[in-house]
Amino acid sequence: MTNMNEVASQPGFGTSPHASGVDLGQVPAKMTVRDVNFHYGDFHAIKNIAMDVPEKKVTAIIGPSGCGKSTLLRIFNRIYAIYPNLRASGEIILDGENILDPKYSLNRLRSKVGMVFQKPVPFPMTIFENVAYGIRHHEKLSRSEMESRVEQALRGAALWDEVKDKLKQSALGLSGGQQQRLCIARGIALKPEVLLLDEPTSALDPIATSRIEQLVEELKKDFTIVIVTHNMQQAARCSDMTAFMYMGELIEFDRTEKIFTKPDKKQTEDYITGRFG
Ligand SMILES: Nc1ncnc2c1ncn2[C@@H]1O[C@H](COP(=O)(O)OP(=O)(O)OP(=O)(O)O)[C@@H](O)[C@H]1O
Repeated sequence: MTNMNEVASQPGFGTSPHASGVDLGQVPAKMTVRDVNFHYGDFHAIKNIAMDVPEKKVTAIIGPSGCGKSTLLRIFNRIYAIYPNLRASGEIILDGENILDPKYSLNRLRSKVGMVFQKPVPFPMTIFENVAYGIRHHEKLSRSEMESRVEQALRGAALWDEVKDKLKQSALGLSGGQQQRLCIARGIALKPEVLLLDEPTSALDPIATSRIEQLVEELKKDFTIVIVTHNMQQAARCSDMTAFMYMGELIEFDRTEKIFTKPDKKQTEDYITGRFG
């Protein structure tokens, strides 16, 4: 689990202000979100959001149901682009380029920003093929390269030991927790730089949940992670930064330790102390 004191005491972490007013210090921003707005038809779901997502850290997005957490996460890899008439405005700068620019190809975006959904949905194929399928879409690998890539992804998702003897069996025979780790393996197999997790443990029991939380801690060595969660303890345990949203607005964004011990805004305090939401 994240030791928040450790994060807070890292040299430079929290010593100099960033564009969105939050101290990230020497931790560079992987994604810079500027003036992002999003409408579902006439409904203004995301309002003027600005934040810096720090590289190789875990950023949690929390807030009451309907506040826009999932919508914001989906903007980060333009999932809405599959629906007509839905459009985000503003900028999200990833490695110097605006990913909201229609000229930024979705294929390229998906290879850089992976997403894992709330309910694990393995494809109705073998465990091996579940991981290999997406890789084939993006790269041409030899059989042995593919095998080692699939193994690497399954190891990265802490699933290899449980499935290495049944790679040719259907993924539908795995437990819910194993299926979710398979979906994470599928995501990291494409070697994205940012991994988006949308309530990845909400369908899991406490043991499987704890496994995924440990995994998130491991994954941040290689990936920048943004996780939407309903579970405030989970945000406190696994994240370095926390964004609190309310009615489409970003109310407060700061180090997780600060949000949970000494938030600046009363709305944040009311939410984390359970007074509403
Ligand atoms: N496809 C859609 N069409 C119209 N409105 C939508 C659509 N999807 C979401 N909304 C609205 O946008 C707002 C934000 O929804 P979103 O799912 O992002 O919230 P959330 O914070 O993730 O909620 P939850 O915690 O309940 O999953 C809500 O008011 C919701 O009703």
